[in-house]
Amino acid sequence: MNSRPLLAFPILLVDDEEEILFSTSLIFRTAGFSRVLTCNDSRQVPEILAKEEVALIILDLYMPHVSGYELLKELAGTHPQIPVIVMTAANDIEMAVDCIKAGAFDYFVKPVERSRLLTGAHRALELHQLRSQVSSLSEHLLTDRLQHEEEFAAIITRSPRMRAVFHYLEAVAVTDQPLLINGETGVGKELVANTFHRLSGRPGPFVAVNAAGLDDLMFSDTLFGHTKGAYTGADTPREGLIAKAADGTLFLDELGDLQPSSQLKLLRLLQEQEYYPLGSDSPRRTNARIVVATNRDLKAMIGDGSFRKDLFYRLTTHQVTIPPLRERRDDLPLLLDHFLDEAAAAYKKAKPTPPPELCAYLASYDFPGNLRELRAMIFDAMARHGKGVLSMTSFRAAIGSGRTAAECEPLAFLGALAAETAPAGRMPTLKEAEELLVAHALRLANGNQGIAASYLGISRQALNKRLCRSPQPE
Ligand SMILES: Nc1ncnc2c1ncn2[C@@H]1O[C@H](COP(=O)(O)OP(=O)(O)OP(=O)(O)O)[C@@H](O)[C@H]1O
Repeated sequence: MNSRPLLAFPILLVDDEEEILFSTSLIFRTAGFSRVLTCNDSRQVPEILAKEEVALIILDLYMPHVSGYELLKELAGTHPQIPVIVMTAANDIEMAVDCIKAGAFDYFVKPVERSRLLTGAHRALELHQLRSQVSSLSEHLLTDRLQHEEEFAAIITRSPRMRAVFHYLEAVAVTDQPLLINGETGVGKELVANTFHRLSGRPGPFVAVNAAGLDDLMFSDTLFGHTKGAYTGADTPREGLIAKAADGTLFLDELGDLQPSSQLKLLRLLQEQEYYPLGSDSPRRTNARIVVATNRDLKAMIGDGSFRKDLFYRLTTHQVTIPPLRERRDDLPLLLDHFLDEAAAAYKKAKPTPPPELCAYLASYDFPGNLRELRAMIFDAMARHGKGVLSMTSFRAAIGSGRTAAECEPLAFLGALAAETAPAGRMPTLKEAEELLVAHALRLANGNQGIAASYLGISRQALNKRLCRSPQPE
């Protein structure tokens, strides 16, 4: 059974005999390769390659006009990245050696056994994928230029860490391997998955499914579909989402919530590209690319036995981690502007000017709900907005209630002062405590006095006077 993924780019069969083209094409199609091109005139090959990005060529040797050997030598110069498998009726060792020297990936004598042909093709395709990744990664490393900058337009960022993620996504998008996207809730995993799908150039759709709360039956039914009468209530047959994602991408969110039995089904799908609709004994094949996402620590889940180790390793060939918003606070001004645009359009209001202290105020907060939380805050503020400058009120209300107990708890930082004063047999003075409270508020506000004043419940001028009066402790 084959455990390797299939490729989105087509295979090209070149042979002057129509019958061979038909039977070879059938072998590939029934093995799940949805895109197989055929050509019975070797002179047309350069034209086909100019129009289509081909992943593999199966080439007959003895053809009229341009022989397979001549074409092979030409391709080694013009398209060195495409592996070529020579398939010929002549069992001629010398010719086989010449072909390999000229750049052929393999040499088969007709008739070729189905499994040998498929194994050879899969090996050649892996080589093609590796070559693409290596050339893509080395270009990225050397230039920092993205080939498809426009595909990333929806992901607003200027973070170097996000930029590194973009480079990686571009480099691995051409392969058929699954992708695992790690990241806290609301960091933009689905947005990244969608971008990745577009980068892959797959002609099929992007189909998203959330695994949270799906028991094994619902998971199988949603993904694999069912036959008529598969269970009580299954009155008509239904296609699963994996069938809808043909030639495209299936995005499975909240992977960490999958039940053990569903994990096993996903593993089989990844290994064999096969699945069984509920109630059916015959397997179906899929060529959908699988992208999964999780906000859970899968390694810890393997440790406590709730996640399969073999599935984890199958999924981690390609993986990225999207950093939380608190680790890329420099993105806040861009995101504020972007979400204000979105909210203004959604509420059909003019885009307001944000108050000058808003960005610094947002930067003082950790955003456990990440970009989704920020977006919701901005939408809420816009819903309440009338005219003029956007009000700080709804941000203060949302962030005030979202701060962690440790941030708000005055005793936590007064502890250090108590440790100094208690051994001396006295309690801290009001002035000492006040100075510490002011310093703590300033730290939380990243030094912004307007924000620190709002934490302390005094005006900016009052805080400023206090700061001018007394030097602040470290
Ligand atoms: N860099 C970004 N630029 C613009 N919008 C973003 C960005 N990242 C996320 N968003 C927006 O934030 C919201 C949350 O993003 P998304 O649903 O992709 O997060 P997620 O990580 O998949 O969340 P969950 O873990 O809950 O599934 C969406 O509205 C998305 O469009």
